[in-house]
Amino acid sequence: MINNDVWFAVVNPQSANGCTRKRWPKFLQRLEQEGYTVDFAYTLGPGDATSITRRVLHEGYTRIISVGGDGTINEVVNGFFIDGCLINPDAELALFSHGTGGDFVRSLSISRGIEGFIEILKKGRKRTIDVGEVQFLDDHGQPRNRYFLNVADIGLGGETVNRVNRQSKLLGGKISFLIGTMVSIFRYRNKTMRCKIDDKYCIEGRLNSIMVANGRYIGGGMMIAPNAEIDDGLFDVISLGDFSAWMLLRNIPKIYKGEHLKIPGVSEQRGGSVSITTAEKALLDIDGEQPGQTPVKFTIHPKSLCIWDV
Ligand SMILES: Nc1ncnc2c1ncn2[C@@H]1O[C@H](COP(=O)(O)OP(=O)(O)OP(=O)(O)O)[C@@H](O)[C@H]1O
Repeated sequence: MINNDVWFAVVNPQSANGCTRKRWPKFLQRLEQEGYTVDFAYTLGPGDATSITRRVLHEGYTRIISVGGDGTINEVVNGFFIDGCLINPDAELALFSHGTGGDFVRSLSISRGIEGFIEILKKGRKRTIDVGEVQFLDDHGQPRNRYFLNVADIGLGGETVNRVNRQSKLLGGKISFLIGTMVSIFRYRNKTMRCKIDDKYCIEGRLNSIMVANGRYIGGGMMIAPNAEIDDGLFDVISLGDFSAWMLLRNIPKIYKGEHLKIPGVSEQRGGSVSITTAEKALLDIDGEQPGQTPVKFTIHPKSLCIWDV
């Protein structure tokens, strides 16, 4: 029987360009100095954070820490579910943000660094938040599903993430994403999309992308969905119209500040279920990972995951 006070940390040693591997032993020492008992495992590769989380939840751990960036948070959250259900509805997640981008925690105002994380544990404030689910086709055309906390998108974002994840992030999340975005903007061709929100056709035509947001930020700090709330039971659906590369580039500063919603061609809508189909293949991006393509269907699971917040 595992004591409820024991935490289990799922540590991605490769996150933050490999810095997490060097720093984790010191972080663990600090947590132990503060009186916390923390068991942990390093992930061995993509997908491992999901398997580890599932295994330890089945073993009886109820308090999980994700140590890494947005990709690690996403994999850990997926480990909370099996066959469409939470493994343990009483399980809780604490986020030790140690990646390059760290977009999801921006929506929570969680500060970076071990001292900020210890403060969260000491305060002990918990919050139950919405979880998004997306059904999509993988690269072999097989139907898959995945859960997410932050933002998923179809279009330019998928192509950009595909490119950024193949290059080094040594310059930091924001700059790497900016460079990847620039190259993608010039190579990407807008796609004909149809988007249904809560079973009504809402957006149709040639579009750059559609973002389905629970959190507010993508790409190392772009405030793409400035009005999104992580516990309102709804996605914020932001679409970017048939923009040219130059028009997008001109507006990137506005997107970073969340001031893009009034630009003609940008729309903001809300709903709990979102389906997107495209005339040609369009890539899906979920929390900075690129697992597949259209057609996609998003469903929100209101207030279904307990996280530790500031
Ligand atoms: N041992 C490992 N070796 C290589 N890659 C790994 C390993 N463990 C996990 N990964 C992969 O590392 C990728 C990046 O992780 P993560 O997103 O947490 O860090 P990051 O890219 O530094 O942060 P952010 O996404 O916030 O910019 C994930 O896709 C994950 O699947």
